[in-house]
Formats: sequence, C-alpha cells, structure tokens
Amino acid sequence: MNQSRQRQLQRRATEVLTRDAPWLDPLGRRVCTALLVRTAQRWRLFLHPGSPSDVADAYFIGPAGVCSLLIRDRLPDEATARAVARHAEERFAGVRGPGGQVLASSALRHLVVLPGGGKRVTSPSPLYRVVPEQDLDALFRREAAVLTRDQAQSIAAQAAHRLTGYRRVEVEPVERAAEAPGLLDEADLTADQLAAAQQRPFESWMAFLHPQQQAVVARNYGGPARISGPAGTGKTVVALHRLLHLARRSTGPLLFTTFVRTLPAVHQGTFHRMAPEFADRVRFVNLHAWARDFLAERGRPVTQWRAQVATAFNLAWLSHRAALADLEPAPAYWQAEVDRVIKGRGLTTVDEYLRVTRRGRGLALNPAQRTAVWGLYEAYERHLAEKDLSDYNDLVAIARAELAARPLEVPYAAVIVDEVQDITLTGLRLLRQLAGDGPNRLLLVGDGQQQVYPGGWRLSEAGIPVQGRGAVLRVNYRNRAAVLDFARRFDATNQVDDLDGAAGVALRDAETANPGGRTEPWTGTDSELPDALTGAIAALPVPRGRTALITFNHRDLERCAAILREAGVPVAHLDQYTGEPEDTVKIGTVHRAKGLDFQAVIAVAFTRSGKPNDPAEQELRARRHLVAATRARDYLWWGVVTPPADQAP
Ligand SMILES: Nc1ncnc2c1ncn2[C@@H]1O[C@H](COP(=O)(O)OP(=O)(O)OP(=O)(O)O)[C@@H](O)[C@H]1O
Repeated sequence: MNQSRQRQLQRRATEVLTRDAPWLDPLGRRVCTALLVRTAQRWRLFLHPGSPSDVADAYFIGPAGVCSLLIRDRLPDEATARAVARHAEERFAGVRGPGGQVLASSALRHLVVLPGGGKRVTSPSPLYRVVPEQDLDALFRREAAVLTRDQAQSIAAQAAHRLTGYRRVEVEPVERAAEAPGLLDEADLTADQLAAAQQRPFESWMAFLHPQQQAVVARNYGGPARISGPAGTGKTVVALHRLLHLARRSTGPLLFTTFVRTLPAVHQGTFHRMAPEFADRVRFVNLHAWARDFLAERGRPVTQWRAQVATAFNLAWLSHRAALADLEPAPAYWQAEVDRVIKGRGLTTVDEYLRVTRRGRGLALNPAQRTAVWGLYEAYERHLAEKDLSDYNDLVAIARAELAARPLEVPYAAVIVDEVQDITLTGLRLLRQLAGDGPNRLLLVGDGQQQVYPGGWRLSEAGIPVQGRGAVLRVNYRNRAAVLDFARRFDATNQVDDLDGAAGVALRDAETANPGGRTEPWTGTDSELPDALTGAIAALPVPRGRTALITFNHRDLERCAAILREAGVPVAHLDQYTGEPEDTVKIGTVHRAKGLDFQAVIAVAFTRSGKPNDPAEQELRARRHLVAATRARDYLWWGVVTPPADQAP
C-alpha cells in the first residue's frame, strides 16, 4: 500500500476507533488500527465491546479466512482458548457458500495477538496461533489466501447476523495508488491469482464443503473409522480437513500415509498452505518409507535392492514353473499371488494357505495347485535369504515385529490412511498397531472400486472394526458430467469389502456436481499412434501444464513418452510431481496417477494379441481404466491401440 494512502487510512481508522470502540486499551487500539485499515479493501472487522471475556475480542474476515482474535498482553489459559474456539465454531457453523455448501470448520483460524517487541512465543496450545502484533502482515500475504474475495464477502454478510454483541467497524476507502507487491488487497484476488491457484491439485484449500463432508470431518468416532465413496467425491479433501481438525484437538505427532510413494508430497503441500503452524507435527510419508525410516532409527536398517528381489523371484519361477504349467497365467500372476496373498496376508504355513479365501484372484486353485504355489513361495524365500534381501512385505513384517517388541516412545495422536484399498492386509495390521485403539486415532480413506493392485481383504481380517463408524460420500466434484459418464462404463468390481458388509456406493451411482466436459475416444494401430497423440496434445482445450498422459504399464509409458519427446513436447514424470504448476505434460502409469487431479487426461491403453486374460485380470484392468479416466476434470482423450490386423487375437 503506498505510504500517503496508508497514512490517510490510519488517520481515518484512529478516528473510527476513538468514536466506535472507546473501550480499547493501547494494544487493542494499535492492532485494531492495523486491521481496520484493511476494511477499506473489503476485509471485515467485528469488535466485541467491553472487558476481555471468553469470546473472541474481534473477528476479522477476508481472503485469509475467518480469524477469531484474542488481543491480549499475555497468553490465555487453556479453558479460555477452548471457550473462544467453541464460540467461533458455533457462530460460523452452517454458514452457507455456493451450491448449498457449508463453511469448513478448518477455515476458522484462532489467533492470539501479543504486544510486539518481546521475544517470539510459540503457542503452547494447538488451538491457536500466537501472532506478535508486528507480524500481522502475514495474514495479508498471497500464500495465506483460502477464500476468494466474493466468498469472504458472503461469509462476512452472514456473520453480521450471527455475531450478536459485536460491532462492525470500517473505514472509507481512499483513492488507490500503486501497491507494494506481495500483500493481498482488494484487487489482488484477480483472475490471475485464481488461475494460479487452479493449477494446484486442489483449486485451493476447500473453504466450503458439502454439509455431509463437514459432518464427517467433525464427527467424534469412538474407534477406527472409514471414509469411502467413489472417485472424485472429496475423500482426500475430507481427510486433510480431518487432519487439521485432529491437529487442533491433540498435542502429539500425526501421520498421513498412503501406499503410493508420490502422493504424500502433493498432499503435504496442500496441508502446509492451509495450516503452516502444524507443519512440524504432521508427517506425510508412504507406508514403506515410514517403515524403512523407523527401522533405520531403531538401528535395524533394511536395504532393498529391487532388481535383486526380482531376480530371486525369477530363479524361483524357473525351478517351479513346471508344477504350474497346466494353469494359464503368466509369471506376473504368480508373483502377485506370493506378494499380495501369501506374504501380503502374512500367511506362514501351507495349511493357512490351503484354507485362505483368495479374494479377487479369479482363478480357483485346488489343494495340489496351492501346494505347488507354496513351493514357489518357499523357493523365493530361500533365494531372498541367500542374498540377505528383503522385499516390501518383509519390510512391513520386520517393522511390525520391532513395533510389537518396542512400541513408539511418542505414539501418534492419529493416523490417517488415504487410498487404503491398495494396502496389503499386513500393511493394515501395521497401521492398526501404529494408531492403537483409542477413539479418533485411525481413519481409513479409500474406494475399493479404485484398487489398482490385485487381491482384497476385509477390514475385520486386520482386526480393525469399523461397524457404525463408516461414512460414504456420493457427490462427485472432480469430473464434469461427460467425463464421469465415460468412466462409469468401466465395470470395475470392488474386491475390497471396505465397509465390512455395509453398503457402499459405486461410481455408477455417484451424483455429479459439474455439468459439461468433453471426451474424445480414439482407436488405431501403433503406427498411427504418433500422429494421433501429437494431434491430441496440439488440440488440447486446456493448458498443456494441466494435462497428464496416463498409461497402464511402463513399457507403454516409454513408447508414449518417446513420441512426445520426438515431437518436442516437454514432459515431466509423475514420480517427481509435487503439485506445483509447470508447463510440462505430466506422464506416468495409472499407479502413479491415482489419487491426483488434472484438468485434462490423455489415456492410452494398448490391447495386445495373445491369450484372453482371466476374469480377475480383466476386473483389475477395468478398475485401472476407471482410475485413469476419473483423473480428468474437464477433458479426457481415450486412446486404444490395437494390434495390426494380421496379429489380432
Ligand atoms: N465440497 C466440494 N466442493 C467443490 N469441490 C470439491 C469438494 N470436495 C472435493 N472437491 C474437489 O473434487 C476433487 C476430488 O476431490 P478428492 O481428490 O478429495 O476426491 P477423492 O474422493 O479422494 O478422489 P479419488 O478417490 O478419485 O482420488 C478435487 O479437485 C477437490 O478439490
């Protein structure tokens, strides 16, 4: 703000406060003057008259959200802080936004403003942030914005009716001159800034939620809980809001984890933008990395050599394939059997394997065949042991044993697991061990229909009872209607009974929130693909940087990436994606793209000649296709590459 304008506004603010808020002490007067100046730029300030009590001294509403302020010369006690937070939540509960949405409780910020000049104080309570008066400017920084100007105005208008006992104060704007860069004011939330925000995986922190989403965020669960719902219904959004809700109500560390290596960094970015004060308390990390770090800290580092682990399986396969020769599936099927069924379920004897229900595996195996598979597994284990190797399942098993022998010194206040459908049964057991049994400590979030790895389980098999504590979301906010319609065609069966018998919702039954959208199917041969793909990129209806190219295995990804590079299209691998905007097409397999959002998606599926797949493989493929298609918000280009006519099956 330029200096003469600033001085004029300050003069006006002093006059207004002398007239309308005579009760303010010197600190209150200084702080309120600084805030009042901003009301000329359509921030809103409400002051509570009289001596300090257990409600906020002021509410300040603008792009940085709804801030309740205690302006004091010392920190409040815990009871006062809690009463202030409760009062704020009650006053703003049910404030409406666009389309019947409600203000998320996480858009409320509780601040204690202390006099400047002293040394910096960290908040002793998770309920509020301490802001020295000289740091109030931080509220006006661009990065602090969680509301658009219109949203803030609408909330302030509703607050005026709800904040009985408060007085609204404001100053008249003075003529605008050139601004110092970096701070937010009236004209700052322009299309430019919103466009920048939209490049992030979430358009911004969702300040408004569906009433059902907000209820799930704030609910008190008596034990482990489960959020389910089809693609794009806001499960991750709810999980992140829940994380903030829990962070404000606890003091210990929190864990947000997934099976996928690349997702935590993206969600960490979103969470840190909204709640920087909790950056140090929440760990975002995938489950295997957590286990590896945990074991390293305990002086038991586990080194994994992926290529050598693959060799161990290949050697086992060579010596045992004859026993499975009558059965059709390729080695990858048997590798998944060992990985997801035998080791992933923690089976230790052949008898257990003979009895187990092999969920989602398609092919029925008789006892002799199961015994043969067990032989394959034992050979694999021998090859691993010979080279002192551990695979991912071993990592989980070693971490579980270590945790059982010596629990965490500082347990997690809560553990939130996203994309839970792809975690193995032993992974779930590890998470249960980590979270313990207390209420609100374990939240599992996911959708069985989007499982991209084979296998399946019931939560009860992991000893995680969620009956009565399951919530199902059903409004799809991500995909425009045309994209959603396209994705619904995939017959993706749910192999994960994630609600333990309670009825879930399939994508087919999801409600759509966004009309419009466009899809473009293409079918052709491999030799026609380069022209089709480069043509699709050239004709994208959205900026290239907001587009992802998704394939269903690495080989196909390499093929498509080579075509794009040849055509001079800059690409960036999803392995390195953190959600920050850049002008490259993001490329990756569906395993890396799951859980993410892109404005446009180009998906390329190769159909290959050979034996028809078994039903389990077909189901898995349908689920992967559904996941890829539902990554697109506005535009989906769906390419199917068929074999040349002389090689057709
Ligand atoms: N209440 C809401 N209002 C507007 N947009 C929303 C709302 N809830 C979620 N969204 C948007 O919908 C998209 C999908 O949200 P999110 O990724 O949380 O869904 P999800 O259920 O986890 O999806 P998936 O299972 O497909 O990964 C995001 O772009 C998010 O910003």
